Amino acid sequence: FQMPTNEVTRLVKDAIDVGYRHIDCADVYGNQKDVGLAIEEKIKAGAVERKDLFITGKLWNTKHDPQLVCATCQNALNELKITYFDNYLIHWPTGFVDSEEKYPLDANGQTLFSNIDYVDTWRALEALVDAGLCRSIGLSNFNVEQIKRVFEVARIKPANLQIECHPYLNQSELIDFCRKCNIVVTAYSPLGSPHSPYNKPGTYKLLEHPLIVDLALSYKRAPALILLLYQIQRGNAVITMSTKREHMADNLNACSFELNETEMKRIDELNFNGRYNLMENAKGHPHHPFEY
Ligand SMILES: NC(=O)C1=CN([C@@H]2O[C@H](COP(=O)(O)OP(=O)(O)OC[C@H]3O[C@@H](n4cnc5c(N)ncnc54)[C@H](OP(=O)(O)O)[C@@H]3O)[C@@H](O)[C@H]2O)C=CC1
Ligand SMILES: O=C1CO[C@H](CO)[C@@H](O)[C@@H]1O
Repeated sequence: FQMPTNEVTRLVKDAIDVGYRHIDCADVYGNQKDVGLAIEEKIKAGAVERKDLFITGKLWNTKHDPQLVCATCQNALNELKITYFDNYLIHWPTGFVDSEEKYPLDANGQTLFSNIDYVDTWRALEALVDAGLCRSIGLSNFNVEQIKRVFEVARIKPANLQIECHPYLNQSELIDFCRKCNIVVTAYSPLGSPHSPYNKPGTYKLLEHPLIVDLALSYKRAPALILLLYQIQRGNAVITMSTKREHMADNLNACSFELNETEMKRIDELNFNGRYNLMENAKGHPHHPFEY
């Protein structure tokens, strides 16, 4: 997400070279063909085998119609030059009308919502597992009630929930719920999306918060590593991204030290329900997952 368009292939190759194996993709990022070139090159060069990679894909809001799901997933696989996803998610619970535009609009500039129920979309994802196109399936940006609805109908239970998660939005309740349901949580924007326009003046960027900086100094590590380790010690998978090879390499050192219980608690207490990813284009959608 948000990698400079003409650098995606090089950056994904760098990531594989420095040791990353989970590649988080989505139709809406618009760069799967370039990610696919990197995967193909690295496999051909013998740097990595397909089975060692964990590739996540996400179905975008305009393709929730069960009739469209299989072709959409197959198209993403073709772009990525792979034959299966390790993990495939419904990106948001909010369906839009089918369109080649990511955000189809009416004449007044309002997003055109569809009335497709994500529960029906879920059944189409189950068929992808049956067909061997996905090894596991899951959800992204769903709230507790929405996950419960999926669980009620699911023949194949969601294996994963990908959500925004960092100390300003620690997601404790949602994570506790997922633990009980055996759902692995993946934390996105773990560094607080430092380039997001939602970093408000008057609020510290997470990487610059005095507590995070103090901990970083005391452990002689970069602030980013404190934020990544915070997720790992909570038992979450964590995905970040970088356009800099040195950041990529350094971030992999997040497991080289340990935060104690008091430090974890102090980080947890930074929570104020501070979201960076509001999905404002779906404001007013009956399935919008959160209030703001
Ligand atoms: N399911 C969903 O709806 C969503 C999923 N995601 C996924 O999560 C990923 C990460 O989320 P994102 O919002 O980018 O947020 P992050 O919080 O991971 O922030 C990424 C930014 O952090 C900077 N950074 C990385 N490492 C370091 C470091 N060691 N020191 C200082 N700065 C660093 C990078 O800048 P630099 O290039 O300078 O290193 C980059 O701009 C996305 O790429 C996407 O795959 C994201 C949003 C929504
Ligand atoms: O993953 C994400 C980043 O890109 C999208 C915006 O274009 C977001 O909606 C989404 O949550």
